Amino acid sequence: MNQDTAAPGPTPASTDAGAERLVARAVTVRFAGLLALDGVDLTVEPGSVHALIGPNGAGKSTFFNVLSGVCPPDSGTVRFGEKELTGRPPHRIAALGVARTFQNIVLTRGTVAENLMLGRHVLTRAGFTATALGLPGVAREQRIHRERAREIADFVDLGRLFHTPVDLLSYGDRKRVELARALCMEPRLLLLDEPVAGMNTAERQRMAATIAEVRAALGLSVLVVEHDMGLIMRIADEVTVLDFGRRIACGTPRRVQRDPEVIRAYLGAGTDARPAASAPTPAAPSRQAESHPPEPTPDRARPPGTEAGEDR
Ligand SMILES: Nc1ncnc2c1ncn2[C@@H]1O[C@H](COP(=O)(O)OP(=O)(O)OP(=O)(O)O)[C@@H](O)[C@H]1O
Repeated sequence: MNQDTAAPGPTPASTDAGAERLVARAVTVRFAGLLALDGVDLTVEPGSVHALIGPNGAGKSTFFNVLSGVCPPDSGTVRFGEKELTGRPPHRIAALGVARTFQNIVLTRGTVAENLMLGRHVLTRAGFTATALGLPGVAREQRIHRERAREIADFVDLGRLFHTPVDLLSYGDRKRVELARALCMEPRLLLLDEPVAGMNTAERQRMAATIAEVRAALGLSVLVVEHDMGLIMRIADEVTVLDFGRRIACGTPRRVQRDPEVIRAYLGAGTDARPAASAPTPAAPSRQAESHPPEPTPDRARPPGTEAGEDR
């Protein structure tokens, strides 16, 4: 779906939406003696969906924390378009057009509308005093933000729940509120940390469709950390694989799925005890990866595309 054929929904926040490339170079993070990220390079092309995968402890969350300003790197650089993100605090990075969702849902009490308005906060011009005094212009600005929040809620199919307290929502809908709140910041790069974790099959499929629609309608770049390889195979243009803090592969989902080093990483160092037949091979790629398998337990014994398990 391109801009012209996009379904009714939020319009891009700026005319250069999608024109910026995220470029991370040689990003290194140490925690005491542990090298959590070891010179990681990653580029997210404008308007693309890029997945970051890897076994437990590979460094995915740490990398997200670097991008969003939660964890400054020990060395390396992160640029978004012309702008240097390295070392900036989270609110500055958000203001530069980078929004993030979290692995565990982080919502405040209150309604969907109230949570989405928090996302608009980064764009609000009226200061604290003007808002507290209800000065002219503040109400108008609030109304515009509220209309936009409503539009975004409709777009991610939360319109009918706009005035519902988030406490009363299903798990899947709360994850969608998180996504909508991030969209309310009018980002040009969206960082999604395990957007379908804990969801059942129907919720996951719905979320996958929403992410695809968001990208198509808004022209956003998306970087997604996710253990659900079915989702990755369906929505990602490119995949970067980390293992023990190092980038071990990068390419199309299909290529990465067949990469011997990726298969080795998921099988673990001591693979002798494990049957190699459980790994996907170039000649016989896993069909499960294409048929949206249940969310796997992310571990080193399960290569991409060989997930098994049950819905929650
Ligand atoms: N604040 C911290 N202090 C010390 N060590 C940390 C800290 N955060 C992460 N680590 C370590 O850094 C390594 C990378 O962790 P990280 O959470 O980034 O991996 P991950 O790929 O996101 O794993 P998972 O898939 O389990 O979420 C791990 O060995 C982890 O224990």
